[in-house]
Amino acid sequence: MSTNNEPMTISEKIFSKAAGKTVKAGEFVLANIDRAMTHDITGPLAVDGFYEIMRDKEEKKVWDPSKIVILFDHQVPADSLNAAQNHIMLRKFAKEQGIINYDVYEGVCHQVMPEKGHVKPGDLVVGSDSHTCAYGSLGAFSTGIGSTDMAAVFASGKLWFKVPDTIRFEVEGKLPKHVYSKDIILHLIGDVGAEGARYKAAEYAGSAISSLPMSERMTISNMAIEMGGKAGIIEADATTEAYLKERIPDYEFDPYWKSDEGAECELHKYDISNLEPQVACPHNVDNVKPVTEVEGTKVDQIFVGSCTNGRFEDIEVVAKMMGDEPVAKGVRLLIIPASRTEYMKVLRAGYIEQFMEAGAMVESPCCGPCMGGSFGLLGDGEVGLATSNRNFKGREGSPQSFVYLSSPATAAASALTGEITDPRKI
Ligand SMILES: CC(C)[C@@](O)(CC(=O)O)C(=O)O
Ligand code: SF4
Repeated sequence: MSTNNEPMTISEKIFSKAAGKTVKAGEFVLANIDRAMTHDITGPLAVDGFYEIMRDKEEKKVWDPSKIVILFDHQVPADSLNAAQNHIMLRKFAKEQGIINYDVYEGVCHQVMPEKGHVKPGDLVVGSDSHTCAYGSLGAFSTGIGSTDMAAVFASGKLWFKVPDTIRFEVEGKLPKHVYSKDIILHLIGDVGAEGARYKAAEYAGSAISSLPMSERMTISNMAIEMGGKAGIIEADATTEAYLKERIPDYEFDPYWKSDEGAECELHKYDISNLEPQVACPHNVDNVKPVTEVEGTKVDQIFVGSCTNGRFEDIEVVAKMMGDEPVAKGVRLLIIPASRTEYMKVLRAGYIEQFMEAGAMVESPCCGPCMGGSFGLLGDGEVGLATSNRNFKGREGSPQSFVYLSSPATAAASALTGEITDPRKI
């Protein structure tokens, strides 16, 4: 509750802490940042901007190196001379400043940040990547910012915000077999549209959300930006506490970090008890259809991975659905665990051997084909099915290619048949 006893949203509470005074949605604040993240694509510009800001200063030091994390994940191992140069520059900056730096082998930023314990409920986190909203799965207000804003954060540890309104999705019901959290978030995005939550803090709540394991929650928060959301918050509970106790020594759960009863929000209610597997169709993430409307579409390449669905649990769904069946003739199946930690779990479970026997390709942790800037690209006229979060024209390669988005289960079923397939039929 605020000082005048008005109910507050979790976003208003987090920004009140960060601003050092009670603030409400709609107010502009200069907020103290708890954690800042940058990576190999957007980091170099942020570093250049930082030195520009500091050009007249004797001491060119970041505000607090212990609160900044630099990762290499979009173009790893360096896939061009430019990427190699960027990595050299960022390694040098991190070393000089004493900043935490996960190098080319650790994995995708939005998997590594939570798994290494760099985020907790009530934090205000910024990352120079639009999917930084993913850490809302841990009850933080976490959002993507530009490289120049990141330069300002490096220099001052502060950033201005307009405290966002809240759009709350209350999702009830039990997920049917072969239907996952990716199907929930695709359904919500299809319902409200890619602009539906524009500049709002999305909250995801209800029995269908609270019953999800952390890996499935991360998928939902990761895609808040795909409905225009400034954040994608799932309030911390026992699941969050268990996840964080393994990663943050002396972590203590604080029930304060949730929206008060009656806090102002735009409310949307759903029951997903009869939800079908969903597919986002070219060329927009909100062009969502039930899989039954697109099944039979021939696919050339299937990508299982990314910060959206590249965790061990996602890859295990694929392994269990495929069993010892081969990848369909003429189809490329590319599997990329989202981090070294997740890769090791997949390896120890024996799934790498299973996938190699099936004729799939397994790569070291990275973004891979997700943003079409590295490897595994689609050529003219090719159709890709991916477990990632974006399918804009040309996203995974040729502007003449087509990208569909789905859950790992739909991806696995389609890898077996060579066409988009309803996982409930396997
Ligand atoms: C940096 C970019 C490639 C990104 O990772 C995130 C972004 O748009 O900021 C993406 O998935 O599009
Ligand atoms: S995996 Fe894809 S969505 Fe996630 S950070 Fe990398 S490029 Fe962006």
